[in-house]
Amino acid sequence: MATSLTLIATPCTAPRSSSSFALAPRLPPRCSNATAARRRVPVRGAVRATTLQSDQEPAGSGDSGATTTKLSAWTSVRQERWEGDLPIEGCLPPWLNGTYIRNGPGMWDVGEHAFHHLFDGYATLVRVSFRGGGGARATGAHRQIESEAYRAAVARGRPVLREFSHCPAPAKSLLHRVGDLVGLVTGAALTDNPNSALLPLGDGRVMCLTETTKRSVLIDPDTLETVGRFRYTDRLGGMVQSAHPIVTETEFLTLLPDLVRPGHLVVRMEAGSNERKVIGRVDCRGGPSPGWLHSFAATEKYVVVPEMPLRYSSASLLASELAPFYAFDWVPASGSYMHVMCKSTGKTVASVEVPPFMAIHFINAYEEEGDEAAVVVDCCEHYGDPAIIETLVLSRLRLLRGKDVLPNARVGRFRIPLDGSPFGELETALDPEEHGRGMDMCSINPARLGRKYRYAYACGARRPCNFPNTLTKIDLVEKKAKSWHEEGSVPSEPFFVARPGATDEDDGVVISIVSSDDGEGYALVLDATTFEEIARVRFPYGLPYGFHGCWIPATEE
Ligand SMILES: CC1=C(/C=C/C(C)=C/C=C/C(C)=C/C=C/C=C(C)/C=C/C=O)C(C)(C)CCC1
Ligand SMILES: [Fe+2]
Repeated sequence: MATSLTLIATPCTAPRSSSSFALAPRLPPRCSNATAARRRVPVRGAVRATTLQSDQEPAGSGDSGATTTKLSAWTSVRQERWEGDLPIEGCLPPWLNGTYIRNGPGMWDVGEHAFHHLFDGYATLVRVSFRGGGGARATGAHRQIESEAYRAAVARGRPVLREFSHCPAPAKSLLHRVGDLVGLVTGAALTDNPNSALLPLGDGRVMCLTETTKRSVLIDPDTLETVGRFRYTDRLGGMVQSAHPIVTETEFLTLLPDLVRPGHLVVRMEAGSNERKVIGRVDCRGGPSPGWLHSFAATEKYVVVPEMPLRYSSASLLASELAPFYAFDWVPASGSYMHVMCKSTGKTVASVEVPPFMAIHFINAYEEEGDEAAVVVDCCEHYGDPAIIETLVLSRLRLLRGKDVLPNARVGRFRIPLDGSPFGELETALDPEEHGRGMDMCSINPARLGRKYRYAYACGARRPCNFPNTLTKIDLVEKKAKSWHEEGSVPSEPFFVARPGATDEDDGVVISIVSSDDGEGYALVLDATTFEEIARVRFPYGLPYGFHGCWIPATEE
């Protein structure tokens, strides 16, 4: 295990967090970068959006049972943009030089309209740039992504396009109704709000996307400005895509669900190119449409295509009406399957039935060789129950704090045999009590992508809670977890950043943006080995919850 002594530094100011594996206190090192005193940073270049709730006390009740909370996680960001210096508490590792950016749904209110579901919010980027070592410094920023959906909503004072849980009212005139129909059939009526992933492509461009194929955007990682549209030069159609393409320095792999002839196209785009090429196609085994595919997994040789019983509702998409699960139907009788496609030949080498599952985020996959060759696939698995979707309704997040209503989740481990057997296995990778019977929003060391690995980082639960409220480091070999928790705080996805030159899998830091109970917000830096806090950098005010992050290393000066 890694023992990077330069990295393991206890905070220069007393940590208010706790760790289930707390080590004996160590003396804080002399740290020239600690800026213990919090200072307000002036708002620069702020453009106030029409109806934000910045000064309102948001609805909700704290863990303590109080009727109000200042928690910013579930309220709209207070202005369109901000940037400035961030005070550092603790010690940044000297090697931490680069930019962490996080994407997520930060604006749920426009005009008189308040969105219903977490996934609806207009995309907000948050940036923290670190310069570690002696002259350590941190700067930060947040900014709205200028998608068509966002610009139209701000201009009209209401959402105009279909979002996850919102369908615009049908047009009144016959002529406009025909227009609506065309929009539905072509997909033009769907949102392009890119609040899901944030992908540094191998060629330096940074892409943000959602699950509609309508439009993905490119952003400037320094200013967070929306600099343009990512235009594919191929003619692959389709309305939806995975929100989590798998991106390496050389390629971009993704899946395009086919809602007409249920199946998936597995496609690849080389770094520097805008043209996706089809590797192969997988037909669905259940019906009537493909299972929802937010993310997927890949090994070095194979792409794994999941097919779960929460399926796209073509009727909902075409009629602009909500299905039982918004854009999806829960069809347990249709079965659950996993398909494995060879990346080099495009041939499906395994297609197995598996126990019922419900997974939004896949963690990693790898190949097991030998007599019992198989593909092992890990995911955040919700015990085959789609209830997590309803858990993420904003009113539940705001009003049920401290109530134990977060559905159970586990690390689900699939074993897909490559010998032609018709069935695959699904097991629980470690005792879910280790992470509080809740887990999602995961990351790994990217150097282990598609390979055998040991550690996963995720949000876990300290119950009672209505949403994951811990950061957890899961050791899949020892089957143990360490956790970080702060009473009343909501941390976002723990993102692993490796120390340059590291060889141990957990030699690095984990970054998360935390909204605390008192309305404040900060980027938290944990030592990935010990899972102890080493620094936090404070934003001038708390930020809304966000989903996924990325890391862009600083270029040599
Ligand atoms: C799928 C279609 C649409 C949009 C889908 C969107 C925007 C999906 C977004 C999914 C996200 C952000 C998932 C995040 C999951 C977080 C979890 C599980 C956290 C768990 C914590 O415990 C429409 C555009 C609505 C229509 C076409 C189809
Ligand atoms: Fe996601």
